[in-house]
Amino acid sequence: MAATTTPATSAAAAATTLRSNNTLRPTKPSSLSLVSSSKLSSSSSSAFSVTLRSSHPRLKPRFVVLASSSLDAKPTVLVAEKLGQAGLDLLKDFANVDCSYNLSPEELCTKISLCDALIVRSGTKVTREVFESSAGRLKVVGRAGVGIDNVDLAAATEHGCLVVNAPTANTVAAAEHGIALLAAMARNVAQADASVKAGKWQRNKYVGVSLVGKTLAVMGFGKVGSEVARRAKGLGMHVIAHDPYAPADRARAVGVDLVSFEEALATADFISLHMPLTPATNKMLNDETFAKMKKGVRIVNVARGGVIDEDALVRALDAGIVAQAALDVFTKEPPAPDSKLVQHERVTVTPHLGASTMEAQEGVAIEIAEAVVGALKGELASTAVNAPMVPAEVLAELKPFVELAEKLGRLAVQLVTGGSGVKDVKVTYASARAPDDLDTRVLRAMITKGLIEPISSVFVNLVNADFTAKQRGLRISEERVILDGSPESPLEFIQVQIANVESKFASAISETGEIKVEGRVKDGIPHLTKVGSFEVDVSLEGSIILCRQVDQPGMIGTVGSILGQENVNVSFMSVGRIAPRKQAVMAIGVDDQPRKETLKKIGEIPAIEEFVFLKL
Ligand SMILES: NC(=O)C1=CN([C@@H]2O[C@H](COP(=O)(O)OP(=O)(O)OC[C@H]3O[C@@H](n4cnc5c(N)ncnc54)[C@H](O)[C@@H]3O)[C@@H](O)[C@H]2O)C=CC1
Ligand SMILES: O=C(O)C(=O)COP(=O)(O)O
Repeated sequence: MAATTTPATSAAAAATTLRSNNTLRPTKPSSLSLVSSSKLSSSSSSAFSVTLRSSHPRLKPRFVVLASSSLDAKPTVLVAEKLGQAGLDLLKDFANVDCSYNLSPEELCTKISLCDALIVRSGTKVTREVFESSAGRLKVVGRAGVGIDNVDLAAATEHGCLVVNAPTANTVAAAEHGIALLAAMARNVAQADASVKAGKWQRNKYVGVSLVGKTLAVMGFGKVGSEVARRAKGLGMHVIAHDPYAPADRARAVGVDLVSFEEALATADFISLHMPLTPATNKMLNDETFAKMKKGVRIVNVARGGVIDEDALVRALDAGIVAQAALDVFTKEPPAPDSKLVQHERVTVTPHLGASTMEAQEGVAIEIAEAVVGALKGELASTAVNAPMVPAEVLAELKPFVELAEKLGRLAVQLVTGGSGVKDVKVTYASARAPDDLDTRVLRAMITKGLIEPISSVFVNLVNADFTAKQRGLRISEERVILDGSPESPLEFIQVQIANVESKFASAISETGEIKVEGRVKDGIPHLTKVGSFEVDVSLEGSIILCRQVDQPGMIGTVGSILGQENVNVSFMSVGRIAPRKQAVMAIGVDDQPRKETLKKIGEIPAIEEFVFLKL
């Protein structure tokens, strides 16, 4: 008989620590914590593959589950740049709020290890060092605005730290500032103002150009760009837009033609920039592209300084290609006081004021405070930047399957013999729904969490699941099985298979040689329904004892009475067998962890061939 309990160094024991008095102390939160505060291990990386990843076409992704971890004390939120009072009030209702502005990078790194969340605007660089210095405590970075180019997203993701922004509250402010700069530039308002204040009266020098009838090219037809376009049309301009990702119908609805980059450059009298700063847009306007513009073009930038090669702009201004520029943003902020660009007579500048209206700042503060508090509470965040966004209604439907997914991962990995090295995992989702009608990202993240957490000190959440799997060389492939029948439920069953490993419970190995566990949701509760080739049915609550025995009368009673004598409450019991009087696998759900002696007694029952205790 091969009696198998889980030794102290094994998977099950990794999730709990046996104290001398035999009570169990959880070493990790047992909840579905999708945002965590762990420091990642630095194991070597290897390939990660997802052979099938379905998206959800019905609904635009908007929400993401974050965390349900319970925080022992009030969390601390560091507000590193000025934030509207309404936002601060919201934060203070939930957290200790530390408003420390103008921190040096070193001061930020020192403070961050004491903070659960950080709120910044565009003036703070949230670098990899910041995440490293947080030593795993930082759970959320809130960007009180749109552009997240000042946050190292890769580092945030690697550290399981969620990044949220406030993408809507300053849209109108930025668009209005773009229009303000456009008009001010065309009529030399800033230069004329300075001249009058200097005691001059230069009416001939400051003759401007009209906007009406001129062609404005809006580069980046997103939220701000489309608001600028709408307003410019109201001024009688002919508006075209370039945006490789914007839907043509959105442009048509505003009465704007989407054109190629080349056409925009060649035909525009005015160019207004509204794309994010990305590797693709970095220095998008440069010597080469200035050369393709209409002579005398006028440029407005309220997006990001980095989208223009600033030295090239000075050259284009001096060469007369660009007649004027109006800039709210700069590659380096603040720019050097003697910057040729800033000092240029035909350049109008503002100190990154696009979002700076009373209304926008109040709105942004509320938007970001709600997102950060929500994330810390483990609620849905509508503005996650580095985690999959899944619609709330989809998540609600998937909730029991999310739990099932994590538990199947936990069970499967605990069945592996220590030292086998888990590398190849195949997940099968069986559903009567159309192949694209299932968003598996959350499920995959939770299976990954289940697979990794019991055997390591790493906390896995929705933010860092794929990264952590890749880092650990865990290849998770996904497969869809399309079933006939009613597609009412999103899923019929989930199957997790681990290949190329040995099992401490030989019956868990399927005919094809993998450890296999399969589960379903019944009445909203996850159930284990298959182990290896054996059909079982046990609800996935508490813990599970799996026994393989010779199918004979009295087995349920014998095991049940041993557990009863030891005061271990049995929640569920089921037996799956190959054939009558042959081998059977009994799955027993228990509320409490039996003592070692109790497990030993079960193992000593003559008909029992092997057994394993698994902690959920
Ligand atoms: N000056 C300020 O204070 C403010 C600046 N901003 C900046 O304005 C920019 C736009 O913000 P939103 O409209 O809210 O963002 P958004 O995400 O709604 O729009 C950006 C648009 O740029 C497009 N785009 C991406 N790559 C492109 C490319 N290579 N060429 C052309 N278009 C491209 C995208 O498809 C998208 O439609 C951001 O950089 C943001 O940081 C936003 C608010 C205030
Ligand atoms: O929202 C944005 O992208 C902005 O550029 C606004 O920046 P700010 O919050 O004013 O520093």
